[in-house]
Amino acid sequence: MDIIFIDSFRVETLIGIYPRERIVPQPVVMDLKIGHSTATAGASDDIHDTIDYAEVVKRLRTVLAEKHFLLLEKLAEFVATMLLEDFGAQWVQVSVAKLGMMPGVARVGVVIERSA
Ligand SMILES: Nc1nc2c(c(=O)[nH]1)N=C([C@H](O)[C@@H](O)CO)CN2
Repeated sequence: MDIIFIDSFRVETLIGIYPRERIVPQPVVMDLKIGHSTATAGASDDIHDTIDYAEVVKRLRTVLAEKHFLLLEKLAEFVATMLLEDFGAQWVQVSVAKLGMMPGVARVGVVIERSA
């Protein structure tokens, strides 16, 4: 399957189970793999024939500025569903990570894969 990817996408959102995390936005880093045939766009050279990764980033920045999820699992599920249902992806892999949450640990997070 062809893949459109967005790596190391850093976005601020309210995420977490602890009281401070419920009121102070924090950065999460996403790696997104979006399964979608690129054959049509590869032939036409037309942005309308593919999933515009700039639109994906723009939408996520806007939507996540207004959301509050408790768990990274729920955030990852939300992003996967958006890519499948709103952007027409066939398959997605969504990785979401928090940075520096614990001493000696660079990142914690989840990776999920979902199909249409
Ligand atoms: N599997 C998960 N474990 C934890 C999560 C999470 O989203 N998924 N979240 C937390 C806290 O919110 C975290 O920010 C503290 O480091 C703890 N465990």
